[in-house]
Amino acid sequence: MEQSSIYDEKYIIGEVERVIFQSEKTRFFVLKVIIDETNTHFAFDTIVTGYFHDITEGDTYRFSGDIKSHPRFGEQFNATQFKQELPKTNQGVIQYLSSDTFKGIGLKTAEKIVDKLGYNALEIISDDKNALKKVSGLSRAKIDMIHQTILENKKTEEIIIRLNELGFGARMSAKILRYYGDHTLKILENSPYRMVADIDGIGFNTADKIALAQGIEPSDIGRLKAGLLYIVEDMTLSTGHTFIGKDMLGAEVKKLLMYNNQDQFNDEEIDEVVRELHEDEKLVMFDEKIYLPTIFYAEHKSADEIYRILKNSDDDKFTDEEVTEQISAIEKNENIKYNSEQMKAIDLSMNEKISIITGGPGTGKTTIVKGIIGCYHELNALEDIEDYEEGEYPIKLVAPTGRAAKRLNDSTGVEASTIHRLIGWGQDTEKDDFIDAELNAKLIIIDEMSMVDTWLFYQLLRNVPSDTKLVFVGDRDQLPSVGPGKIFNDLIESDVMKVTELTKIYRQGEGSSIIKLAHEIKEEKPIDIQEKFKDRVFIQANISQISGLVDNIVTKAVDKGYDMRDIQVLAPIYRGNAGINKLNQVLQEILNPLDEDKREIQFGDIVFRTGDKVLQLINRREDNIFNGDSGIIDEIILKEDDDSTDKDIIVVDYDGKHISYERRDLSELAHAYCTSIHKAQGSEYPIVIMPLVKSYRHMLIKNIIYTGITRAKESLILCGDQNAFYDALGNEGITRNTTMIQSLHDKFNIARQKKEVSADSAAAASEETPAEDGPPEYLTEENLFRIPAMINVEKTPYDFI
Ligand SMILES: Nc1ncnc2c1ncn2[C@@H]1O[C@H](COP(=O)(O)OP(=O)(O)OP(=O)(O)O)[C@@H](O)[C@H]1O
Repeated sequence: MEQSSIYDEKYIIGEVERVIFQSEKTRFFVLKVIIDETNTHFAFDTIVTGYFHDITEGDTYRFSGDIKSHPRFGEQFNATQFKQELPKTNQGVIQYLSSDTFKGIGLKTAEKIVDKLGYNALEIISDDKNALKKVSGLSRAKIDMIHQTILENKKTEEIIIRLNELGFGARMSAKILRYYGDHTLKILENSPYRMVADIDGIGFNTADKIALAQGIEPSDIGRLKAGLLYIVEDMTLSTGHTFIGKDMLGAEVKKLLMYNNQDQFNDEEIDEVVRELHEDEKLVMFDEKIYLPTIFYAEHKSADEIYRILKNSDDDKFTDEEVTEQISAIEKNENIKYNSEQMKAIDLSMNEKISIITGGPGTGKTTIVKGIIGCYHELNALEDIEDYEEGEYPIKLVAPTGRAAKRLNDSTGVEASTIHRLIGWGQDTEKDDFIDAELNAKLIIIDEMSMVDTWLFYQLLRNVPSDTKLVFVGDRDQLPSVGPGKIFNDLIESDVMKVTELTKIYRQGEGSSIIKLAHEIKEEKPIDIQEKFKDRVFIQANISQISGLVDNIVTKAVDKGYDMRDIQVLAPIYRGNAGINKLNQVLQEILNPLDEDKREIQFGDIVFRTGDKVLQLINRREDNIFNGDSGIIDEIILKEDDDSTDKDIIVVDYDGKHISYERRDLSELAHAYCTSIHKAQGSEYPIVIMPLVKSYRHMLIKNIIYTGITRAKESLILCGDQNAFYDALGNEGITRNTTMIQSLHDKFNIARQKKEVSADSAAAASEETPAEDGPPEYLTEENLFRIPAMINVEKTPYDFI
């Protein structure tokens, strides 16, 4: 870590006359400072900018840093460090004591204090508060307050200096100090690993460096605890498993915490600490599996919720004749003849509390969703959709991404939203809130189910009213969700709810060889990828030729009138000559070349330009913009040539919704000319260009290729090494380890037993819940040290982190 000293730089000592700007969130300040002393050429006053945990107008500070030249405001002082400077003259001390720092002390009292104690008053009081007794008219409370304030300020300074010594920059120091306040030094010394959980931007490795630098032993148990938590979280997020086997965790933590090539912990110590973390509800250990509590909770509670919904009697049942009659009416209306699988899917959606429809591209999922809406609408004699107030229509359509929701909306004509939006995971929701929505829904159709992760699934289910029907729709062969779990496949395989698999392909009949290819991949049929079709082609190229080739293809497409919205390049990795970063640079020059009307802003290696197609990389719930959403840069406002702002701002247009980004938010954005296949899930494009080269190696996985090619609506251009393509088809990738199916089976076995026990009292059975019968077998003391109170107690999933 970079070490920096507070004394070896340019400095300015002066009184902050005015706080011109301050960001509550980042602690970035712009200050007008009247200079007392400096080793710069500034003479009377200047603007000082920087990240400070707190600044009080009227107080004097020592700022160190450097001079920078601002295009519009000229020279300013950019402070990287600061400390409060205690005044050294009578006048200075009077001013300080009567400033906002000392609440309730006016000019008169301040003068009296300095009269009695002199310009050294602050040091005198700091050493001995009784010195203030010499000043007439000061109450006990005021004496205590003045003394306390002086001590606190001194302490803050010490903390800042220590944080700087440990290599934290001004911005991070301000963040840490703001979070821990007076306890900062104690925490740094005794439990630096806490910072990993508490402070955004501090990872295990930083905390570990600090801990070791502070003299914490490499074999300290606190280090083991932090290492274990880090590995479980990191592996859950990076692999998508919902748990980690105990042995694997042990091996990984030993590797992580090795010091001087030596293991620091043995198996017994690791077991003991895992047990402790379990007791403390930081991790859950069950059956030799270790979980993040939120995931364990979400998996198990989801099974409870499914049970709740399924066991609730369905008042909304229709006879076979009613459903068949309705389906026939729709067939007539839509001029379509559903096949038997499709009929079954619609029928189950009408009469099952929860049903599942899975099918590859072109098998009629969207067609069926329309059929389900029509059928349910008519069978329930709903009013015309226009006659409902906003949000009152009892059929709700949702998808995990904004893009997928929009497609669903466009193809059905019924308003569709993201799941987040439906359950109110937006605006002010913090990531650890437990969402409670009152859903006014009788039928919820969830599309693109393969993208729903374990957390989102539980948050959705817990808000589904017991008398609501659910239809999960998706393609089980697509990539699993970005977040942990493989919910859609687990639901299908659990056998707990009815599933329809659509196998008949319709779009193929319309001449699409792309869909044919997708199904050949899925069914593991022999494929000649070199075979040419009017809508797809494979161009042989080596890795160094890829960017030139993509350049050629896209240039030609642009000449033919396609634009950046129509063409999507998909690649599995970021780095390298055929990686996403390189391809984005090439594509930006073709699809959005610089001209005099466009502005640019540089952020790291990336140049964002007006008109660029960009991708949002993290969820921005407050704006209803989510990871994977793409938009176009509508405007770039640079502070140096626009008087209306003191920040550089990028405005991105997401299908009509305009979102502003300041420079500090730009790490949330990337170019979207070329994206990863994961990010493209849930979207479709007229033209997809997909390079496939051996250097993608570990990402050459069957479901990645399958998901990538099924994004193409009109043309698919594969380029690269055909062996890379075939290798990928032979690689199923890592199957995610989850316990969702087991949770469902446990729950439903109990349900079955219960039915047997109370066979003669069906009504009574339906009132009971399995929990009242005692915990399932795996939740008994024998199998578990102690199940955290999470199983039957309403807590937020994040309470356990
Ligand atoms: N029973 C049917 N008879 C005739 N055409 C059908 C039938 N079912 C679906 N189709 C047609 O097949 C095409 C693909 O259907 P649809 O878009 O519903 O499939 P999908 O599974 O949603 O595809 P994707 O996942 O690619 O969006 C559409 O043109 C649709 O009209």
